[in-house]
Amino acid sequence: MNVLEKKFLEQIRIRQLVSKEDHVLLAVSGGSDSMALLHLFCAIRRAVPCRISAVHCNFRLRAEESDEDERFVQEACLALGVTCYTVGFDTLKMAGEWKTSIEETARILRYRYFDTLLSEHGMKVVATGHHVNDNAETMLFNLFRGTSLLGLRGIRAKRGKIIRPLLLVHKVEILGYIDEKHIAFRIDATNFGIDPDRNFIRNRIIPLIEERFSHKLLPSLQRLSEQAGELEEFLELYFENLLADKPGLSASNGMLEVKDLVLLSLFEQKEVFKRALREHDVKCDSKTLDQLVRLLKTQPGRMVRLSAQIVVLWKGGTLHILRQS
Ligand SMILES: Nc1ncnc2c1ncn2[C@@H]1O[C@H](COP(=O)(O)OP(=O)(O)OP(=O)(O)O)[C@@H](O)[C@H]1O
Repeated sequence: MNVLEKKFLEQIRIRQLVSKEDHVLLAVSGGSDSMALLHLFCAIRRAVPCRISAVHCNFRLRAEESDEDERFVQEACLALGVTCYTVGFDTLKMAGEWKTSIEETARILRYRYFDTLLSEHGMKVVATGHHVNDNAETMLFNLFRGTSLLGLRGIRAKRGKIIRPLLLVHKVEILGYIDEKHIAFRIDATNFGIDPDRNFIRNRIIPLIEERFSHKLLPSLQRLSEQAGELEEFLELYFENLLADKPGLSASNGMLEVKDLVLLSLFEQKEVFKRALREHDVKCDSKTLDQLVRLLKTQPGRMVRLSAQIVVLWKGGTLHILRQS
C-alpha cells in the first residue's frame, strides 16, 4: 500500500466510515477526485472487505461530452470489476421547473438517485470524493454569504448515509496519486453547473491567499473545520444533558419556563430557543434570536412573530410557541 492508501484506510478506520460487511456506493463523476476514490477503495478492499458499487449521473449539460463521461466511468468500473449504475437527467428542464440553479438542481437530482439506489440494493453508504480543498471552498462560501460559528465546520466526513473518506486529503495528494498510478480521468473544461461564486473562490481567492500567506490557508481552515465539528459534538451532548436536567427548557409541550431561561448565559438562551423552534420546523436567524432574547427581558404579554404561522408569546411565567392557522 502506498502513503495515500494507508492514510485513506486510516481515515476510514478512525472515523468508522465503513464496516466490514457494508455495501458502499461510490459516487463517480469521472473527475480526478472521484476516480481516485474509486481506485483507493479497490486498493483497500482486502483490508476492509466491504462490497463496492459505483454510480454515475449524466446531467446532460455538455452534449456529447456528458455521454463520453458516462461511458468513461462505465468502462473504468468494468476494468476494475465494479458494478456501475448510471442514470440520465434533463437537468436544465428540471432547473427551470424547480427554479433552482443548475448546481443545486444537479445536487438534488443526484442525492435523490443515490437514495433510490441505496434502498433498492440494500446499500449502507454513499462515498463522495470531497477533499480538503472542497471543504475550504465551502467554508469560505458560507463565510462570505453569512454563517454561524457552526457553519464553519464545513463539509462533514459523515452525514447520514454520506461518507467523505478523502476529507483530510489535499488536492495535490490526489493528483500525485493519479499520476503515480496512471489513473485516467475526465476534465470538465466548461465548469458548466458550478456556481460562479464557488468558481471565483476556487480559482481566484484561494490561490491568491495561498500564495500570499505561504500556503497556510488550507491547513488553517481544516483545523477550524475540525474544531467547529468538535464544538458541535460537545454542544449536542451539553444541551442534551441540560434539557434532561431542566425539562422546562425542552419545549416538548410548546412551552419554555422563563425562570429557567433567565438563569442561562446569552449563548445558552439562544441555543435553547434554536432547539425549541427546530422542533416546530422553524429555522431562525441571528436577528430573530436577538429578538427572542430581548423578549425575555421585556414585559410579560409581549410576543414575537417568527413567521406567518408561528409566534412566541410570554404569558404567565412561560414562553408559549404558538402555531396560528
Ligand atoms: N455526475 C456525477 N455522478 C456521480 N457522482 C458525482 C457526479 N458529480 C459529482 N459527484 C460526486 O460529488 C463529488 C463532488 O462533486 P464535484 O462537483 O465537486 O466533483 P467534480 O469536480 O465533478 O468531480 P471530482 O470530484 O470527481 O473531481 C464528486 O467527487 C463525486 O463523488
